[in-house]
Amino acid sequence: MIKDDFFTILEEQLDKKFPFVAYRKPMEEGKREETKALLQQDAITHRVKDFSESGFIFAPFEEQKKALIIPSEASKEISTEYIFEEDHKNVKKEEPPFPPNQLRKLERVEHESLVQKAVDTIKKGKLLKVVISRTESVQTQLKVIEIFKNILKRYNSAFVYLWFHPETGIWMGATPETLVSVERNRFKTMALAGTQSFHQSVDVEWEAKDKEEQQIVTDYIIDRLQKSDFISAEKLRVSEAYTAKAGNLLHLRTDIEGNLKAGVSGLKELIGILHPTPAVCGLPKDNARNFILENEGYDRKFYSGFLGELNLKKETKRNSNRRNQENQAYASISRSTSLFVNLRCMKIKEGMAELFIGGGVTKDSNPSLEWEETVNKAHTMKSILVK
Ligand SMILES: C=C(O[C@H]1C=CC=C(C(=O)O)[C@@H]1O)C(=O)O
Repeated sequence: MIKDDFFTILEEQLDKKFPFVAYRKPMEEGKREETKALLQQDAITHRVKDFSESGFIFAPFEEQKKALIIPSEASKEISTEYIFEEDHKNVKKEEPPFPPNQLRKLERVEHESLVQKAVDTIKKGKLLKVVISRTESVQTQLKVIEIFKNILKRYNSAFVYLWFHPETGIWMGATPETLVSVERNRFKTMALAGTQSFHQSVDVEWEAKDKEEQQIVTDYIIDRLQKSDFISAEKLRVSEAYTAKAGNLLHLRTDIEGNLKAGVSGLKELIGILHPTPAVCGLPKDNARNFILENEGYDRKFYSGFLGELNLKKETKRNSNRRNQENQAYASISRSTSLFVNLRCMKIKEGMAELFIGGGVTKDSNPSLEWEETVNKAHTMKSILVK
């Protein structure tokens, strides 16, 4: 489909107030990915019951029963190729005309004191790590579709999306974190931690505390997976930790892959183990989640929830030289799932964008550096809100 038509259809869908999602998967190693959209043909609300459904899901941080789905069978699919701008020199380097961050004095004091409370709790031995987040509201002159085009142009290695549902309003984001992807009986996930700014190169040094934190996250995920009884006895395949780019930021990442036992769906169980990840919640998971719910002082809603394709039909054609109609018989249909953690996201309403930003706190965290990190992340996100 021609890209102008694609975006016009999204605008029409938004006017009709029918649920839809437009998204592009991360473009790994020069691989091109199409931008797809799933357009629900009415305004009915569908919820996920047991993860056996097929469609695109949008789940909050808390209360899985509130997870929404745009079911494949109630929607139309369209796609286009929207080019990522390799060299977007036009991106404004200076802070856009939003209130300068120095004015956010009260937010700063509040955020730093919460980080300090988290550090104190960690030192008492109740937690190893907890992710503390906040919101920031900024104005934007751009229309929703223009903001989405900016995201598509500037983030090639992220999962980028625009979601609308009458129950949630408009959400948009560019996330670097996979929750889990499953194809046939094979699943992939990742351990993500540590943040630094990107300056020309991904060849950077990491501080010992970042490496240590990321290793703890990797070990935790491996341990939880190995203890589960729906994973095949073969060993998990675990990569070295490496630096991954996400917009103007860098993170430390380890890829983890394994197989599900034959005949087991395993998806619900995998999600139960992995969500919320240590990158958005902390360790041990339940203590960290309780600390967040008791202290953060706002509702995260869909920030640090998860979203993506659930059990979508995928047709794989077998390699065959036969050129007759029988070839069709060699096409096999499988189901594939690609879920991402809803990070670096915003909720948009009437010219205002509410940004959601957080960072991992450990025993060595410095409250003022943690504040700076959220300012840095917010700054990267704001760059898509201006022309
Ligand atoms: C929680 C966020 O980032 C997570 C993902 C990668 C690195 C993180 C960090 O360095 O703290 C965070 O855990 C966020 O951006 O809102």
